Amino acid sequence: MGQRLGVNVDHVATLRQARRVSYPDPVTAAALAELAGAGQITIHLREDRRHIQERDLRILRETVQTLLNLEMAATQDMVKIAYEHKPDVVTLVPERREELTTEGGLEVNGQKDALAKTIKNLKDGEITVSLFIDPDLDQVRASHKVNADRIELHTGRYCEARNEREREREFSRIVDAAKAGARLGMGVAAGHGLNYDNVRAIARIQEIDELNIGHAIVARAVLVGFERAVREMLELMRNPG
Ligand SMILES: CC(=O)[C@@H](O)[C@H](O)COP(=O)(O)O
Ligand SMILES: NCC(=O)COP(=O)(O)O
Repeated sequence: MGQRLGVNVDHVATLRQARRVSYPDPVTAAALAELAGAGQITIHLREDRRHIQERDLRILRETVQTLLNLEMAATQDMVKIAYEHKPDVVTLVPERREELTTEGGLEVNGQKDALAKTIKNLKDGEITVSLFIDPDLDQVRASHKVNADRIELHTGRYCEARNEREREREFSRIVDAAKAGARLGMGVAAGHGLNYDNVRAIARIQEIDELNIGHAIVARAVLVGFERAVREMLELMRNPG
């Protein structure tokens, strides 16, 4: 089986929240994404609820047919919510209220004891735990030390590279981190900022078994429809050249 596509439906909810109405519904988008071949639905329940609401999580838990991946901060409040709704996967991500979007990866190295407790708590609840980290070997090793099941490599710097040299450097970091994570027996995902132009190189990395992509798919879906936007992304992942 090839790489799983996790479709992040946060920004369908961004459009809904712009007018505080009931549409477009990320639950509908998730169903369309799965019909188009997505292997996972990803949502980020932020502390400031700028887009995804707990209502979305509750209903998606009932309707998602593939895997439900809840991105969340590593706080006790969020652990309680995860226990209540039992997503298949929790991805722990850093959060700063004033950030436009996720900026860096989780600082695992600097908070190993606290993270190890949170991860154990979630795993005791039969929830798979992934850590959203920068493609940094120290962070990969620290993720293994705190018993994470998976890591998700932050591809933001690769996606935002200002020139080819910078892009190649960031790409090499991702390759090295993916290999290190796989060698340590962790599942390796990647995400943030991936789009129809930059995804193929990442999709060619054998050690990466999952890509989580949201903003670019939702942006294209506004123009061509959700199912087509997902199918076009899957086509690029399955034929990365
Ligand atoms: C962790 C990550 O890179 C994204 O999945 C995250 O959801 C970005 O935050 P927004 O969706 O709020 O942009
Ligand atoms: N973890 C990355 C994700 O879920 C989607 O990020 P983006 O494609 O919206 O930047």
